[in-house]
Amino acid sequence: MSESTAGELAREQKYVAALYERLDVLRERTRGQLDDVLAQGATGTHQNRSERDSFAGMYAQRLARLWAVENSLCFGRLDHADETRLYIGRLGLSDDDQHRLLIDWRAPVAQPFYRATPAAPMGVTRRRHLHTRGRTVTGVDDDLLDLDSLSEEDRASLNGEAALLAALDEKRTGRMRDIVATIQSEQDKIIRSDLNGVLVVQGGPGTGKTVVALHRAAYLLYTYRERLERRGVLIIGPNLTFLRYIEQVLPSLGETDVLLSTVGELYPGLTATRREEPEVAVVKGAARMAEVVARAVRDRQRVPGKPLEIRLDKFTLRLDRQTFDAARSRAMRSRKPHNQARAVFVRHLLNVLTRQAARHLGRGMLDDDDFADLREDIRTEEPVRAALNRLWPYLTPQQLLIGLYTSKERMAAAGLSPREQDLLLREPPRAGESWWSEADVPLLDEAAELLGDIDEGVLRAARRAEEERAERIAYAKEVLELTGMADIMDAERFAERQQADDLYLTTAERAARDRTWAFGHVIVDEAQELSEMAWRTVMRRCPSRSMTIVGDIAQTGTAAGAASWGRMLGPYLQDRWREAGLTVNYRTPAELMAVASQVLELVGPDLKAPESVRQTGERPWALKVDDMAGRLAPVVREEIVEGGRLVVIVPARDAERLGAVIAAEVPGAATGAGPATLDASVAVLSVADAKGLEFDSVIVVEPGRILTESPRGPSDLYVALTRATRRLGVIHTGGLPAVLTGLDERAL
Ligand SMILES: Nc1ncnc2c1ncn2[C@@H]1O[C@H](COP(=O)(O)OP(=O)(O)OP(=O)(O)O)[C@@H](O)[C@H]1O
Repeated sequence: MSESTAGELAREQKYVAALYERLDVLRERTRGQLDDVLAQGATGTHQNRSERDSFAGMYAQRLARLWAVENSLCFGRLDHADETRLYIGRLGLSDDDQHRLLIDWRAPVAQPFYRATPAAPMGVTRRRHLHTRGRTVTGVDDDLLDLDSLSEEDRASLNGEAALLAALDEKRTGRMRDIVATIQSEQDKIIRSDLNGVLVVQGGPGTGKTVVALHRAAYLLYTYRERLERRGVLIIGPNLTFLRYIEQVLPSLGETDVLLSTVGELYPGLTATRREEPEVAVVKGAARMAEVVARAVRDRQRVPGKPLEIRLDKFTLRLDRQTFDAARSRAMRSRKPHNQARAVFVRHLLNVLTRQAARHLGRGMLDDDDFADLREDIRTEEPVRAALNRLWPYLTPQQLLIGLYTSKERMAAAGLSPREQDLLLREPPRAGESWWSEADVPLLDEAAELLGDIDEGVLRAARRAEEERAERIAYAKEVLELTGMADIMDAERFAERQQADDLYLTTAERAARDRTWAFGHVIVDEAQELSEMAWRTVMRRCPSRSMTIVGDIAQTGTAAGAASWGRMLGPYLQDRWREAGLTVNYRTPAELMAVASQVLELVGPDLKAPESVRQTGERPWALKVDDMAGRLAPVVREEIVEGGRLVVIVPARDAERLGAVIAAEVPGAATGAGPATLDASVAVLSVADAKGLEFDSVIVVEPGRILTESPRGPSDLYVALTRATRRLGVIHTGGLPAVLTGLDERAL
């Protein structure tokens, strides 16, 4: 290290140490404020109490943010032509006199850190990247933007992409890391794009779509904090392993109140974990299923073609076709959802039945009160109740779909073809069985919209809750009188306070429990995989249509997924969406991308692979074996990366068999989707489960089978070949597909 570099490091160390000191002071101060608020205890008016809660929440969140930024608190410095200097970091810090010590990376003045170039320096002469380990500064890299003002020494140390390349070269840990220190200009434009409207980010593998989407969430929460904290931000990812892979990025940026979810988790209270055949998912994912569900609901409102007799003890009541039709059309005219419209239908029939009963009882003219009493008597007669329930049953979305899938007759009435009926037909659920698949969730959501919330379960629960509330109020009254506090707080408020748990829920937690929650912003990752029906569900969660949609049409694996953004989004947005592209591949080295690009041509001749930012000198290899089950494990053991991670990507149909072989013979191997896979040094995954993830080294098994085993085979193989940050090999028994014949054949 030269003397001047050592001097620079020492100066930066002094500055960074002062920042950490300030951070410690703020942590201590905030901790003190939180303790003070909590120590006030549960006294005072309701208003005092709710103020106290909101202060406590605010201090707790601030404290969490102050703790989250410990690692690389400060990572950059901007020197300006007017000789001012700004340090850039994970959050903003000022001293007690309000002098700015550190600028939050999301603040407008920090933007040149990501955007300035020698051609457009934005008033910046030098951009410095600071590398730290713990609280120690270990190095600096400078980009000198004002080339005229450079000293000879500066010119010699010009080192544009050092920080980025160092970040990309690091071994993978199984968890995605934030990239605040090295965001690139085309990514920054997307991150800081306006909150309003729908932004589609199309980009090839490894271009940073996921990581950019996450930084955008952090940026939006910082810039529009008030609006988004109330309504929340929802991030939708393709599967639970992927969500686990990305879940640490936002907390490391100091943002914790974001809901991460798969489409399968969007229906509260249900876990959709059953895997099903792709053909079934295709039927369930098609837009026309919205009409099928609507017809299934109407089918449950069908009235009999012939009169119905209801025998009571003393006489028999009779409902004829005309009455049914009149009741039904009134219910339809109310335009209410099924469960609410039921009340209209039932009221009409009950009025008719009550008039008949009055005649039977010889009570011609009844006043309103008597009529109401008699109607109530009729309503509670068991045969009447049973008849009304048959005619227009209360239905939950689950009941509707179970009723549909278990009856070919109902499916036919709802408009499904015989082939579709065969695909969808199921036995009713058995206790403890996980019956629902991810593709069912949008259908349940659709049904929930059409049925409305009121069903018997909800009513029962509501009645129970009301009774409990009345009991709590009675108890609270007693307590208040005993303690002499009755005059400062009323019993209802006191009772509510007993239930204060809900007050401590974050926005994300509240939103997760509420199917009808409207989010302030929704981010959809791997968006190409969503079916038409899934989009209906997602759009319902975001009536304001403030969304970021990221994906790659070339990587679509599910047959129900998107072939074009316009076709998928058109029904909701027409052409009111803007598109941004990402063009540089930060993950896959050029040697590997050269192979993947050949496969991309099979996906679509006009598609263009992203440009790799680096080369490693390691060429991908191919190995032919006679006996896959016998040879695979030794090859895998040889490829294990010291301290790094390896994935073996297998055809979906062989996943279980080959997974078992590797799990038995390779120490530390984990098979199948799940969090364990992320932590293992060797993972065995199908393409669908590896989507969105990355590994130091990748072995693709039987690429020929991957290519042919699904209609989206070329996309699947393209995804598999682009998961590696360093090494790639393929292992096969038969011949290699023509597109891979350029690989270096390795000998055993
Ligand atoms: N500016 C950057 N600085 C450092 N690393 C970056 C940068 N941009 C992207 N990366 C890294 O590149 C890798 C790929 O990013 P990411 O997973 O977001 O890409 P993607 O476009 O979502 O890929 P895919 O479509 O294959 O899922 C990640 O390791 C990410 O951290």
